[in-house]
Amino acid sequence: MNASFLSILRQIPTLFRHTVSLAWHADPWALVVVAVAQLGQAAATAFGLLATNRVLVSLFAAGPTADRVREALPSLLWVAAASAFAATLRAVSFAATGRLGPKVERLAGLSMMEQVIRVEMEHIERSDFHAALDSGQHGQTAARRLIEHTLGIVEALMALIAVSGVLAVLHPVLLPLLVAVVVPKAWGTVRAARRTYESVQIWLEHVRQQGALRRLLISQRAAPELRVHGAGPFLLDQFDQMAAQAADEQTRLAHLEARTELATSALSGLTAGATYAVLGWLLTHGQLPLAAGATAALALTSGTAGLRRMVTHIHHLYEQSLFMNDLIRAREEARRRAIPATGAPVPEPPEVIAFDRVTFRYPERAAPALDDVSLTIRKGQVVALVGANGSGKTTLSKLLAGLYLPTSGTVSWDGTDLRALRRDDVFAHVALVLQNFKQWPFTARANVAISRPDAIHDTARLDAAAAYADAHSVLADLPHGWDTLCEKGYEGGVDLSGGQWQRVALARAYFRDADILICDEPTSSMDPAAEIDAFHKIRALASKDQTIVLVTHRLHSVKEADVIYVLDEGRLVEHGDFATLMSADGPQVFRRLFELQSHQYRTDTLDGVPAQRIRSRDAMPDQSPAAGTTG
Ligand SMILES: Nc1ncnc2c1ncn2[C@@H]1O[C@H](COP(=O)(O)OP(=O)(O)OP(=O)(O)O)[C@@H](O)[C@H]1O
Repeated sequence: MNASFLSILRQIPTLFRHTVSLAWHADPWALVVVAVAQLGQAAATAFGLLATNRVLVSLFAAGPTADRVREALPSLLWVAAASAFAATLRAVSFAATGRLGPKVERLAGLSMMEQVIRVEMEHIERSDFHAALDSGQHGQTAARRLIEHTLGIVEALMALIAVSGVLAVLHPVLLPLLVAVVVPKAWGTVRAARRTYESVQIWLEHVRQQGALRRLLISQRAAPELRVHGAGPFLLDQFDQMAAQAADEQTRLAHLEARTELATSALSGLTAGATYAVLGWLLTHGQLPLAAGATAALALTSGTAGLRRMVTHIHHLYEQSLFMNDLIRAREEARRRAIPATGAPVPEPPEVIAFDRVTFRYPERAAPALDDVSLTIRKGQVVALVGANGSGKTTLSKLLAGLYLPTSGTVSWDGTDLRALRRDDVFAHVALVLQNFKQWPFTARANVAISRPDAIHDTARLDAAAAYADAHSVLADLPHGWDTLCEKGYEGGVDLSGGQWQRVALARAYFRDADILICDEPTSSMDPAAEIDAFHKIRALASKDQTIVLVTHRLHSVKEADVIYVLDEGRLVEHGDFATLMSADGPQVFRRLFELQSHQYRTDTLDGVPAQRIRSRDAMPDQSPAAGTTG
């Protein structure tokens, strides 16, 4: 943004329009009240000055003092009335502005967040987008301040028009003098505004990092390592260094501001001196009667005060408009990167989902996470995605859910490219249990029902979901059942164990009741009995025509999958059912992984053992007939 004084002046009408339109959307009545109150105040100011002039004319007239005072009394009453009227209107305007400000702030924040929650996953992970969002955050409070300063400018402008009118009537030369007094101040305030904005921009990343450190220092999840590994003092030291750097910057700004303030005050003092010298010259040379001179002096004082107020408001308006501009830019960025709301409807779940030569590359990553992958998933199938860490399983499941679009190739639902489908409809058919699923800092009820918030009060459905995920035992331990807050650090909040959280996540997915269930390592924190039970239940959903996509490292749990896809470094290297992948003349990757895992954990001894018997069998000697072949 061009920050020269002239360019600022040129931008004021646009800023003004923008602000008024924002205020109009937020609360039209409050805006009308403010406008009327300010017009009234201006009229009262002009009227008050003219009445003051009449008081002075009466007082400076010839005749006995008592007569002159009596003569001035009616005008004096008008001065008092005008002043009381202006004060009342000022209070009305203040109250209406106070009502308008928070509404504008809310509207500005909402308009940005509405866009942000629709941004494509790929973009929500980008650093440039986050930088834009962080800049935009200042814009939310800026919106409120813009209103206050715009109204401040209007108020000062009205008062100035009134004063200028009076000065023009008294003597035309007084007008430019009024302006001359304020020019240095205007220059100084604009310089300060520009400096503050530039500083905020340069220090934005610093402030973001400092905020992240602050959150870490008080985070529950970081607390154990902060203490046991002694990371606390280390982070605190980093935090303190950053705080010290920020304080230095504030000091630098304060020094510069003090210097500018001194210079502008000196210049303003000189121009004020010159103004009063001219006024004196006009009086001594008979160009202005004494009463008019006194009124002019009052008008000049009130006018320069008004002008100063106006310049200060312009300074803040300009400063806040720069931040507001950031908010508008962030909102536009979010809109540009949003998931399209258009596309072909998807009323029914797909019979076939097909990946055709799909390659996907994360932004800012050179190697593709998925490389030329082609596969098919049919309705009602149980599909397992397996492979080493980083082989692309999670990425594939996110593409399947429509969260990412391929860099090249296509993902199609019943032959239609995902890009051409209305994505909200695609999402409507999917339930997700991601590896790093969200542990919402809400109640247990909200944690389950968040997958279908409109059914949050359907306790029967919640109970069914809890029963499905075996989360009843979790609920039984909670002090307020469904209404227990699952976040420590808040009143009544509790913490759940990793396995308990996974049951909640499974219940969440069940509660959603979608046609395609994607489970990414859904049982990694569960005990063996719970894990086997959970896998049985997940698989059982397929018999209800749900499509199940299971990402897992527990290879013994994929034996009953209809098809297993094996990924390696982003490439699909093998696929088939368990028997095919394990046959001696079949492919090797899955078989080797399975044998390795069986050997390591002796998982083969668990074959066919009901979940409830696992614990008692754990302690018994291994009598499995399969033990010798793979162990
Ligand atoms: N959000 C992301 N941004 C950038 N790179 C990513 C992102 N998520 C994953 N990757 C990279 O993509 C590749 C595939 O990751 P992905 O999470 O899909 O593998 P995975 O098979 O699910 O691994 P794991 O078994 O460890 O969960 C890895 O190299 C990973 O570092």
